[in-house]
Amino acid sequence: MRVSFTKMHGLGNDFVVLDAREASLPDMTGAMARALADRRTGIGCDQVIVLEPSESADFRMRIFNSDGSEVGACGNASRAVAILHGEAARVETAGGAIAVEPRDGCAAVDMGLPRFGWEAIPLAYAMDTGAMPVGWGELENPMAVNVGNPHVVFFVEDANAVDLAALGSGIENDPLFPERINVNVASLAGPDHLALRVWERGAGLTRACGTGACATAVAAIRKRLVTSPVTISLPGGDLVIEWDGGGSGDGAGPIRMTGPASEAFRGSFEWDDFA
Ligand SMILES: N[C@H](CCC[C@H](N)C(=O)O)C(=O)O
Repeated sequence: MRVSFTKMHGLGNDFVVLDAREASLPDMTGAMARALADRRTGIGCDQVIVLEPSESADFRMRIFNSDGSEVGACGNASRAVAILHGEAARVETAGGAIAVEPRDGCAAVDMGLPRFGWEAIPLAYAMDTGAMPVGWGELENPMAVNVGNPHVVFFVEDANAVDLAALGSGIENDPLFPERINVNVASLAGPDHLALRVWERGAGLTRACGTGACATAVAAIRKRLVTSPVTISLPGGDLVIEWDGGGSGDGAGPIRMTGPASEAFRGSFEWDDFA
């Protein structure tokens, strides 16, 4: 079976997008997503995205990391899919419903409400997710936020000085995180402006992480380091995150992310070559 795909990216975080909304496709498996994502023997991407019909929204977006794990949210892909879809839409994801709105060359996404409870992250045991008494090497006392997927956020003096390539996997796979975790390292870059680098669960270091930018902005607002709107500068470029939640309870307001996304090229492959 010959299958078409669209290669897209948001600030260099790249995706292979399969559209199964009109013509159904065989079910995507983790092993197949891993094979498609392989940059040596496959098409190559950080995440494989599958669009499907939905009973509860305009369509459903399934997200597979390059290690094959299926997860609940992907901010950069949400913007890419908004541009591919071409008009505002509500999208069902495993991490909750989101709303996307394309604009010329960029998109705005309502990512829903952040959650802060230790069971919502989830953590393996009770802990104050606002100031976690844990550390890994030079990284310590993080915050944790769930924005449809789980994130831990470390605030440091200089995010670019941290050896995240060496530390990321150990934190991602620590037993404290039963569903693993996305690892964010951020530092102040100016008023209401943070520099951010992300080790992604199931994908490693990426050029950008939309949900990481959301989680980091929310944590920094809670910590009163910045006020909304927050500019997040990732290696691949900038995102603007708005959140008026500020409270101590689960985020009073939805998180709104705005930034670019684009189509790189289109192609096709034989399904059986990767299944
Ligand atoms: N690695 C993430 C999924 C992709 C998130 C990132 N690509 C984004 O733009 O939000 C996870 O396992 O939750």
